Parts: sequence; structure tokens; C-alpha cells
Amino acid sequence: MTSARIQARGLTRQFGGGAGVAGIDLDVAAGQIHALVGLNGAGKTTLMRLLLGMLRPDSGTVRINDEPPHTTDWAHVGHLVENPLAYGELDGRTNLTLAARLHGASAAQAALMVDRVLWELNLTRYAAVRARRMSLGNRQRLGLASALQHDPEVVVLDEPTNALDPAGVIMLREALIRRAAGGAGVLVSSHHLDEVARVAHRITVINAGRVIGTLDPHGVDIERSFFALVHDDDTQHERSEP
Ligand SMILES: Nc1ncnc2c1ncn2[C@@H]1O[C@H](COP(=O)(O)OP(=O)(O)OP(=O)(O)O)[C@@H](O)[C@H]1O
Repeated sequence: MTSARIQARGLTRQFGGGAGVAGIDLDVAAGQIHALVGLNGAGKTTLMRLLLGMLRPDSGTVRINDEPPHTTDWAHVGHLVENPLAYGELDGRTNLTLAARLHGASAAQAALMVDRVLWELNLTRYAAVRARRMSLGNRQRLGLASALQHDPEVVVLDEPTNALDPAGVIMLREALIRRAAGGAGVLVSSHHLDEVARVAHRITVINAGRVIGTLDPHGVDIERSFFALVHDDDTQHERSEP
């Protein structure tokens, strides 16, 4: 047994034209918030989809809570990758109740969970609003609520702050810190280096489908360090081109 909530070894999935990810090793430890940063098209979403079994790797392995994807208990996983999964015709509370029941909660547990997460993400006001009538940011909050309400041991969120207002960013930060303090392993991708530095215990940089290094969340100029890593990698890559 390891304390890794998520472990990837040599994970590779190549698309046409050389796009995709190659040879990714990644560990997300219990109790840690691990951020993935990279430029547009670097491979963050592809990596997350591979980790969640939404995409099949060409090679390499994934372990979630020490189990391969086909035997892991997905009820202990919460994720938001791509569009929030919500039924537009159903209101916020009903959407969350369905998600809670799908994660194995009893009706009574689901009611408690939903009340708690509506409060935690300041969605109580929108509990009776149909998902399709919600603003983009509130739909994102709903998706996050659905991913987090069952206190999963493994959390995977792709650019979760995209549509959030500053209050939402702070609320999500606190929600993730609480989940990690409770023992969850949290993997989160983001373009907001300042926010990532505030919340993450580890920061992995991905460029052109490969892990190229890490950033110190307490470093003085994280933006400069990020661009230096990416620039060095691009330069090396160009040098190795035939
Ligand atoms: N299903 C697919 N078929 C072909 N190419 C794909 C597919 N999915 C992703 N790609 C390509 O793989 C590369 C990595 O894409 P990915 O979406 O993982 O990047 P990203 O780091 O999440 O980018 P962004 O920050 O813009 O969201 C891109 O070049 C993308 O066009």
C-alpha cells in the first residue's frame, strides 16, 4: 500500500500530429492538493481524462487508491472535467440529490449532504432554480458541489475556477483545503498561477504532453519560474528536432 490517492506511471496517449501526453509519472498523495499547470494544449485535460478512465491509454498504468481503474471504487472519486454534468430541466437541489444517490448515499444522507454543500458553495439561493437557467458561474458551482458533496477520497478538477467570481474562488479554495485536511488527494488544473500558489502543496508543470518539472508554491516569482521551465523545454525540444 502507498499513501498515493492517484498514481500514474508512464502514461501515454498520442493523437494525430504528435498531440497528446507521453510518459507521464504523477503521484497525488492523501492530504495533498496537487496542481497541474501548463499552457493551452499542454495535455492537462487529456491527462485527467486518462486518470479517470474517460480515455484509454496507449500505454502506462493508473492506480486510484492503489487499485486499477476497473476495480477502484468510483463512489470515492469526485471529478469535474469538461462540462458540469447537470440536467437542465431539474433544479439545483434535485441535480445534487441525484448525484449523491449515484455515489451511494441513502435518501437521508443525500438530503444532509446537499444542504451542507449548497451552504458551502453559497448556492442555497439557487437550490430551486433549474440548472439551465443558472449563470455560467453558478452552473460551475453546481458541478463543483456535485463533485465534492460526498467528501470523496480522490478529487480531480479541470480548471475549476474558470467561470467563478472572486467569492467563488475563495469558497472553492476553502472547500479543497477542507477536503485535503480530511485525507483526500486533490488534483486540480489551473491557469491562475497566483491562486495555485495559494492553495497547492505541489505544482507539476506539463508542456507538450510531458511533465517538465515542478514549481515551489512558496517561490518568490512563480510566473517567472513557470515561463523559464517552459522556455527551456521548448528550446531543448527545438534543438532535438531533426
Ligand atoms: N480527442 C482528441 N483527438 C485529437 N487530439 C486531441 C484530442 N483531445 C486532445 N487533443 C489534443 O491534445 C493536446 C492536449 O490537449 P488538452 O485538452 O489535454 O490540453 P490542455 O492542457 O487541457 O489545454 P487547455 O489549457 O487549453 O485546456 C492538444 O493539442 C489537443 O488538441
